[in-house]
Amino acid sequence: MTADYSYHQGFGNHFSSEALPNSLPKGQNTPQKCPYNLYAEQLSGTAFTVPRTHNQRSWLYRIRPSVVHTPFEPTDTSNLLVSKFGGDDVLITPTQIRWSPFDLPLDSEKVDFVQGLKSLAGAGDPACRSGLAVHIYTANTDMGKSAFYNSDGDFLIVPQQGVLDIVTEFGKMRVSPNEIAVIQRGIRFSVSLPDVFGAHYELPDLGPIGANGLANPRDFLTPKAAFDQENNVDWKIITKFNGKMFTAKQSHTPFDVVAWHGNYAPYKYDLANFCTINSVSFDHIDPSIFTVLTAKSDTPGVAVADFVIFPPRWAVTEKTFRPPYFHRNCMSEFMGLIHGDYDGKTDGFLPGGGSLHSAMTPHGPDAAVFEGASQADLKPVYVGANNQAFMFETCFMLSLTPWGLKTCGKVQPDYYKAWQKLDDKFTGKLE
Ligand SMILES: O=C(O)Cc1cc(O)ccc1O
Ligand SMILES: [Fe+2]
Repeated sequence: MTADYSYHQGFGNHFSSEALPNSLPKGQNTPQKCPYNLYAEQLSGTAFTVPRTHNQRSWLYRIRPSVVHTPFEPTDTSNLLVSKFGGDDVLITPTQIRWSPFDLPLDSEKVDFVQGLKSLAGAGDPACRSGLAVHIYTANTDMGKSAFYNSDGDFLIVPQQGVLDIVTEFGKMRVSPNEIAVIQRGIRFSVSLPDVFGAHYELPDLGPIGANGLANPRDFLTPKAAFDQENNVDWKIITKFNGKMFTAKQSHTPFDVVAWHGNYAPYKYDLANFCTINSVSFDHIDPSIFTVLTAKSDTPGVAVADFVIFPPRWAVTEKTFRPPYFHRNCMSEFMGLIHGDYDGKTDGFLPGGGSLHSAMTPHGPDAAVFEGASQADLKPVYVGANNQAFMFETCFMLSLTPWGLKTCGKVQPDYYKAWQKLDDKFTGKLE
């Protein structure tokens, strides 16, 4: 595979990508013989018959079809990766939860991206194609001759520390903190160091905002075709399938796609390109204005997962309490901090940590933020040039894994104290 990274630009486009001249068949998908004697293989991201506007599939032209491997065997892994959230093995609490930064592996133990995946929370079941899961990854070594694909759903990866070099069947991507990557269901990839079930991420509608703004389509980057040729080399193909890990073996690289075309392909996006929109008069606008990507449910306007950021921006509203308001949301909110601060909290919410405010659970600014912002001189201020918090907002009620609530050891027992100093300031009187 070539050493450099090159990308196609655009969101949801039908790209054509060739690593060798004329390797993509002309005018048809399944010629009797493909150029260079490649094999044609279709990867479907949606059912064949979904409406054209939602249909996603790509055609891959590869040195061998991906079916050339030994039978899948269950993989003996830790039980820290969870995908079914209906049973007694997960924990349920409405309490506000905040996690201190998760531990990185020790230098003495080598942990790759797949070995380092641990589930924190989720809902539903990939078998029924409905739900989502939040996983934390921590890794300090590359995946070597192993490739992973998620049979259960799409991964939206948010690196917080360290660069990810991701080789995929479609080509390679380099993803740094403050960038995100989406690797859809079924696509094989390998991460060097450096899930939603049942839906794919798309750009949100813009409504009255108009034709431009928020994440602009041309800033999404999909790798250009690149391939390796390797025979008689042992490779492992690992998949998370219906919540369990399986491994198959093959004696050649899975990254042998010489050309591809279609609209089902991984991509990355630099959050610094987000065109932020907000009130320039008064009041705190709902955080849906900061939606980068949405994975829609079947109910219009309701997301399986909205991926939302809190980017650097000017705050200019007048006569307004500017930080996030107190609220109880019918949706669940999982948040993290990539770097900097978050304007809703003075301390305790740290890069590499997280928080969960479940459906209908009250939350909002901590007492110190409330005091400060209630007294603040409302000049225009720049909200943290270095700030980048993010949130997955979901209509599902999330359960927690035992690792997420207990064994990770990062849950802050005192989080509730953030609000205890919000005392009675009532200036009226009960007559
Ligand atoms: O709870 C949070 O911090 C996220 C959030 C931010 C905001 O500006 C408004 C609502 C909301 O849930
Ligand atoms: Fe919230």
